[in-house]
Amino acid sequence: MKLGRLNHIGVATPSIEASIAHYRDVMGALKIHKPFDLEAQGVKVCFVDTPGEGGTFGTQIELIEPLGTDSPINGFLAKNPLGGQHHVCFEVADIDEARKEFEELGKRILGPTRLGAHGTPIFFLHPKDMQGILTEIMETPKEGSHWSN
Ligand SMILES: CC[C@H](C(=O)O)C(=O)SCCNC(=O)CCNC(=O)[C@H](O)C(C)(C)COP(=O)(O)OP(=O)(O)OC[C@H]1O[C@@H](n2cnc3c(N)ncnc32)[C@H](O)[C@@H]1OP(=O)(O)O
Ligand SMILES: [Co+2]
Repeated sequence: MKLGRLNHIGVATPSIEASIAHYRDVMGALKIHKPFDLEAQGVKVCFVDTPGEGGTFGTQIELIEPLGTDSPINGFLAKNPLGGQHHVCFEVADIDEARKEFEELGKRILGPTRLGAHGTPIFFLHPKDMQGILTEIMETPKEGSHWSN
């Protein structure tokens, strides 16, 4: 396994609108993308860009609000009504290879590999097997991947 870029930090929120106001007015975020629904994943999503060195592209805050009664983040928000840090997402070169490696390590993988909010394949690893952190693994976008839409 080769740990790749920290693609985003997932932050659960009861209200993406209120969180957008926070990142815009309190945190001075320069680029907040348009929210969009990701029905297949049971969340509404909004990306907030954070700058890297010298103003380059850093990483993103991924705001997620429950979509529907069976959203996977309903349980988290029931325990954390204000919302909070929900998961981290690291990039890997090849999602299928990564999945196999984590399986061989005996880490519980939550559900199938599927297309995430960036339109690239992702899967999740159970927090109890990952030092208490719900960990999302995402394939670095590449041309012509067999996963492309
Ligand atoms: C994919 C689209 C987008 C993207 O980036 O592309 C996203 O990231 S969408 C993000 C939302 N989707 C998911 O989170 C899918 C994976 N998550 C799950 O399958 C569940 O949330 C799960 C299994 C992690 C937790 O399920 P639930 O909330 O029902 O709680 P449990 O009682 O089953 O939890 C068991 C145990 O884990 C602790 N827990 C739960 N959530 C987290 C968390 N986010 N971080 C750390 N620990 C977590 C929970 O407290 C329980 O521990 P216990 O000691 O037993 O209380
Ligand atoms: Co995510």
